[in-house]
Amino acid sequence: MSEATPLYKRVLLKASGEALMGEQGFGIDVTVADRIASDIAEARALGVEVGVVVGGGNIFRGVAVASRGGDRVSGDHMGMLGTVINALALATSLRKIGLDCEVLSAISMPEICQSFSQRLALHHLGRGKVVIFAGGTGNPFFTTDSAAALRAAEIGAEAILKGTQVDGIYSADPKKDPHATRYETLTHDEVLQKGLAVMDVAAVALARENSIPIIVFSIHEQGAFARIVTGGGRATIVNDR
Ligand SMILES: Nc1ncnc2c1ncn2[C@@H]1O[C@H](COP(=O)(O)OP(=O)(O)OP(=O)(O)O)[C@@H](O)[C@H]1O
Ligand SMILES: O=c1ccn([C@@H]2O[C@H](COP(=O)(O)O)[C@@H](O)[C@H]2O)c(=O)[nH]1
Repeated sequence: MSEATPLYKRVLLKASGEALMGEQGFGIDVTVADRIASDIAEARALGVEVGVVVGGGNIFRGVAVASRGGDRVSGDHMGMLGTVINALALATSLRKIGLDCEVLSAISMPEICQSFSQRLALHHLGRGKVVIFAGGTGNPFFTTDSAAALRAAEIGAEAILKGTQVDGIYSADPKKDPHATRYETLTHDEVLQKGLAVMDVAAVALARENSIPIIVFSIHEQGAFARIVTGGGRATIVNDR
């Protein structure tokens, strides 16, 4: 575990849903959820307050329905419900290692978890709980990247840490283009102007409007989250300053 001083008091981790499936091809590999939980625990041990948005790519994406002629809105509802499943899995992994956490959902389901409100989120974060934001933004036609930017702005997070399948932002999708080159730093405008599709446009624009840096790193690298909150690690930093 890093002994360094954290750069941030409060951050928003966007955890890849797709990463949660591990080698399985679908669903949740508990060992991956446990590993992400232990990475979050490292950051908490440094005193950093952590909000988390989990994606749903391991379960369902609404565009998959729309691309087969189905109803996009129903598809997006299914996708958002998938993010709730992932949030509950991550909460289970966090509690297993003794971390206090709450799941707050954008879609009310009081028998399962609390409903999101900014006030409740701030209350839990201020008491040292990890807050997992489930259900995306609660609206179709959005993604969990947009939910991450939205919740980051609402909780006053000093940075969005996007833990994804790749170790930064490249000149093109590195999974498709072996010649793609990695950036160390970019501005929000550069990400948008160059059409770098690691995060959707709405999310990057919202982060830009609220002056929130975005740090893209590989969620597969154990301990990377704590390294990044202390200013180290391999990542691309998107910041306008
Ligand atoms: N310019 C780029 N630089 C880096 N990655 C890129 C770029 N363009 C496209 N990508 C792809 O974007 C992916 C991240 O997108 P996305 O947010 O959909 O995935 P995710 O983090 O697995 O999220 P989830 O499963 O939670 O939806 C990367 O894994 C990468 O393959
Ligand atoms: O605000 C939101 C967030 C998500 N969705 C739907 O959920 C899936 C999964 O989210 P990812 O960001 O792709 O991991 C997404 O494809 C949408 O279908 C949503 O509708 N609104």
